[in-house]
Amino acid sequence: MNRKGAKYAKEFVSSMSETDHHLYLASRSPRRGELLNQIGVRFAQVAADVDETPGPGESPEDYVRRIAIEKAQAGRLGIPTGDPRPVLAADTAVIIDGEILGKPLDRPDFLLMMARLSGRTHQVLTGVALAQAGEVRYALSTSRVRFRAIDDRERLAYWASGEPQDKAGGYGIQGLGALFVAELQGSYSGVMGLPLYETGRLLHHAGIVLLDRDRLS
Ligand SMILES: Cc1cn([C@H]2C[C@H](O)[C@@H](COP(=O)(O)OP(=O)(O)OP(=O)(O)O)O2)c(=O)[nH]c1=O
Repeated sequence: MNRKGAKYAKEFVSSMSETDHHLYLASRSPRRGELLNQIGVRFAQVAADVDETPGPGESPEDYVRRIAIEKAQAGRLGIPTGDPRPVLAADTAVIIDGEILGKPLDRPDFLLMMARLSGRTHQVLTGVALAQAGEVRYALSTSRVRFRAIDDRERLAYWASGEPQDKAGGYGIQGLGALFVAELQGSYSGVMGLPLYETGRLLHHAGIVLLDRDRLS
């Protein structure tokens, strides 16, 4: 993270009210926050801006691992000194023909992405990292998504909806993009940006209890 990013992260967290949160979420993604809410995790959001350019010859698995860990480590720079709570971060990439598709740069880039995904099966990888006291735990979620054929009019209309712009692969399974998903093998939450099973396991290993037997009567 650059210095501007670190300064932003500090301001971002200090502007939040002091609550009894379990962890820090190093993400600007509203989806990741919604998914954490779903499993009852209390969190404070911190920014984690990292350069998301894939390295030359870097495999998709290595790429999501590296970026998720870099985001978690960058997020640690933004939390109050001495705060022992862990920092969670994730990175999602769509993979087709072994190639990493990030967020579309512009409309032509998006139209090419959709043409590649149309009528075919692609992979969605989401890496999750939890950084705490100099130690980083990591988990990977891999899903396969089969799209039906998508014609030119639909691609243009989908772009105009505003949904694809900030999403890896240019679609959102949780939105209009669901209309394209003929089949999913894997993790719905993983495709959406934060695999909840893997996240729950990481939190469990870090001692964060989400389902407390003593509270059930
Ligand atoms: C494939 C797919 C991706 N996405 C989103 C999840 C991620 O937010 C985004 C992938 O970009 P990421 O770089 O993983 O995340 P981000 O930049 O949005 O957020 P941050 O780094 O601050 O955590 O694409 C969906 O919302 N639905 C989908 O179906």
